[in-house]
Amino acid sequence: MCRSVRHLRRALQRMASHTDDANPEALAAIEDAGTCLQSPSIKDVGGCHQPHRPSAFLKTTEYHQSIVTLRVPKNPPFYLARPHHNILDFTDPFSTEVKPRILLMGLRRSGKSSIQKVVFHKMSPNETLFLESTNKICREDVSNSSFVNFQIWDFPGQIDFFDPTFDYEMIFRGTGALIFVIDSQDDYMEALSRLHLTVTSAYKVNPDINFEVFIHKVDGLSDDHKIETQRDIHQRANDNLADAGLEKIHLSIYLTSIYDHSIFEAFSKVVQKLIPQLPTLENLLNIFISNSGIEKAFLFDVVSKIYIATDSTPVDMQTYELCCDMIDVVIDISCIYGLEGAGTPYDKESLAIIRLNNTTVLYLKEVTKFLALVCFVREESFERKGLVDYNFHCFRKAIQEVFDVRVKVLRSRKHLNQIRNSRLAAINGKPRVPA
Ligand SMILES: Nc1nc2c(ncn2[C@@H]2O[C@H](COP(=O)(O)OP(=O)(O)OP(=O)(O)O)[C@@H](O)[C@H]2O)c(=O)[nH]1
Repeated sequence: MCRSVRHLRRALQRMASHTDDANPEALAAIEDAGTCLQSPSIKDVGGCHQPHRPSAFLKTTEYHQSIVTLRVPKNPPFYLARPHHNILDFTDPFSTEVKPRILLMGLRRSGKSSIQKVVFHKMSPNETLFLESTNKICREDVSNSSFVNFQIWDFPGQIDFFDPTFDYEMIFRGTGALIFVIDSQDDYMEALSRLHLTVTSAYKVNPDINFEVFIHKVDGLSDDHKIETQRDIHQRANDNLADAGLEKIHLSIYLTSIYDHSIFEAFSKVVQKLIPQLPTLENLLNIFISNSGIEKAFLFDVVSKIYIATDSTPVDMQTYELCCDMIDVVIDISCIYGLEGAGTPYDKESLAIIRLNNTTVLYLKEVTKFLALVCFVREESFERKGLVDYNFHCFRKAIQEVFDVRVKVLRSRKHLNQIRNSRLAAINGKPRVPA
């Protein structure tokens, strides 16, 4: 067994420990998928099996002096299309499952609703100027796929933790991440004391919450000012925690703005921490890139442009932005040139190759109805496209296996709950007849 497969096995076991289930069948299947990945040294590249070999390229467009090759899909309506058979459908079959909660908190007009609207509703940043102030808690389900599956709660600016009608214990108990938004263009002293009160109250109820601080609206700051503000806020927030004897609380700090990709990148990191399968997905991506001569690979949620996993090489903002732009180009071109009334902009046929003029190739391929793999490949490595395609096929299969483990765990939990409930009903409802 090669080292990477052993890593994957270990990663899967880690994931299984999160889900209380080490499924030997799925483990074996993942191992198969891992060993299937071919190394670039294999000579038989031309004859390599290509499961989705493009047969008809319908559209060619110029982009950054490069060639975009798109397959325009032929299936009905857009993102909200119902699952097709033979497309991997990762929508959650168990609606009763408790979804992790992400809370958006912060002072009034700090930008909470704008963040939610821009990231999850595709609102253009300028339109947020007309958003009205939120005066009650707004809850929203984000269930794009099994991996991106949570609830967002947008809070009004000023919550009174001491108001008896505000049951903050109940709210914090089911929370996975608390995002506290600070307006960097405003005086942030009040925001800092509010942050402290919020974090300490939440920590007392649920010490497992991830505390995420968005230093927001940084588009209005110079680069030096951004760094200085970040350092100052981090220092003061940590000092306040240390004074309260709570230095063990970790605050993750991000510089964000809705006017660039920083808000998507920050949200990606927040969401990734809530995906128990993350180590497995990362290992799969590592195996995939190292066997295919790929420089960098991202697994994207196409609807929100959140990346749910990437390989272990560092992420730089420009690379991430290019990937987001590529997704937009693919969807836009499909919308404009797809056959009228007969095509979704994104489906299992979706595939795009963009050759940049710096000998880099961008490669996008559908993984599931909502997920896409976007890779950076050197031109010389991309000459072995058959190999990349074949390894992609193995990667896709392995993702399906990871998903299957999750489905099995949920199914068995649901079954156990049913048994437990019917036993309780039998005990409470029907009087026991003495033997
Ligand atoms: N410059 C800049 N302005 C932003 C940014 N994000 C939000 N805004 C603006 O900030 C203002 C307040 O945004 P909201 O989203 O309504 O703020 P909120 O925190 O939800 O406010 P409440 O509902 O009152 O708590 C709006 O005019 C937005 O256009 C950003 O990244 N940069």
